[in-house]
Amino acid sequence: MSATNTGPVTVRVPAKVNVQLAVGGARADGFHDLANVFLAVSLYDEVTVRPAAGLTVTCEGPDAGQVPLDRTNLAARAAELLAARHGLSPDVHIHIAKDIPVAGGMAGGSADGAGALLACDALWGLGSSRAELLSICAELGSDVPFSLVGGAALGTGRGEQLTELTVGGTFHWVFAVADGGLSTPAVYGEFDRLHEGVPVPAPEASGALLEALRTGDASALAAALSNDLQPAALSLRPSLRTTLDTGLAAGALAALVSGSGPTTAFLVKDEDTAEAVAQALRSSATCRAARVAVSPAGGAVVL
Ligand SMILES: C[C@@](CO)(OP(=O)(O)O)[C@H](O)COP(=O)(O)OP(=O)(O)OC[C@H]1O[C@@H](n2ccc(N)nc2=O)[C@H](O)[C@@H]1O
Ligand SMILES: Nc1ncnc2c1ncn2[C@@H]1O[C@H](COP(=O)(O)OP(=O)(O)O)[C@@H](O)[C@H]1O
Repeated sequence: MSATNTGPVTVRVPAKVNVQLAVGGARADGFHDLANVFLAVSLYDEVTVRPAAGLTVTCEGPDAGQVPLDRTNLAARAAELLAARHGLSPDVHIHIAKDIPVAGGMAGGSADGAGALLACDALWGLGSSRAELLSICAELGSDVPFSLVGGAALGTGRGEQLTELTVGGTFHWVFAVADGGLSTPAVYGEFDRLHEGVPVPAPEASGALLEALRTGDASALAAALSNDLQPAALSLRPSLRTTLDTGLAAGALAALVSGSGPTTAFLVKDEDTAEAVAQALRSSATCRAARVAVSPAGGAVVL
């Protein structure tokens, strides 16, 4: 173990989009088995930790008002879990510079959990192995392991068991940020309601999608994108259909809801088209903001 750092330590962590989200039936534990193909995108939160007299959290950014600053914040929970595993007291101040939309289906909370974990590990000089960090991530939430790893990965189980994937090129995206969030459990609940009495097949990754990622072929990826939670998100937020149609009409190759939504994701062929689609979305008044990003982005990293 190396010596405790006097800090501050800052970690940058990416958002994600799910290029395939295949959802199985509800399990006895309330979760759903998934074939969840994650792609990290270049929208980032930065998590800074420094020694303090207790555990406190602050947050800055356009959505900061929607972020809990108590022990329910995933960054605070990460610090507590790591400290508990090492018999330490989580005496740390955590500051989140938030650029990832909140409750938007882009795993912003998961990003902060993974970021705080890596930052506290460095601050406290613990030198945890990747496997130890990933096991704490899985305890924090189904999406948290991917926030640590970044790049592209297939998540099975409830999404926490990762197999890293190769990506052969850069993909260009536009993200339309909706007004207000959608609750992830509510969207899974709506999925269950929509599938009542219907057999749900076991989720499987699409070979065509994995091949499109491997070759970096945006048109092939556009044809293979899928999200089984999209009908549920649209059922809870019907106005998202207009946002999807607006981006498609402006030249996107494909459009889908990002994870549980309500952020919508538009795959475009290049940077210029990304700017044009973002501009069309902004002037359409069908979303609160439109952000341009590329993938794959790297995972959590100490700056
Ligand atoms: C839908 C996805 C797609 O990547 O993310 P978002 O789009 O919300 O970011 C994930 O499955 C969300 O992962 P995450 O937000 O980490 O969920 P967790 O904290 O583990 O679980 C929150 C709740 O979501 C539901 N849940 C989550 C994962 C899963 N495989 N099955 C589920 O049914 C359960 O109701 C659970 O109580
Ligand atoms: N650090 C955090 N940043 C954002 N939200 C958080 C955080 N910690 C806990 N939350 C809670 O998690 C909920 C889901 O937020 P988020 O992870 O941004 O969305 P999603 O699960 O749709 O990707 C928020 O509504 C908030 O109550």
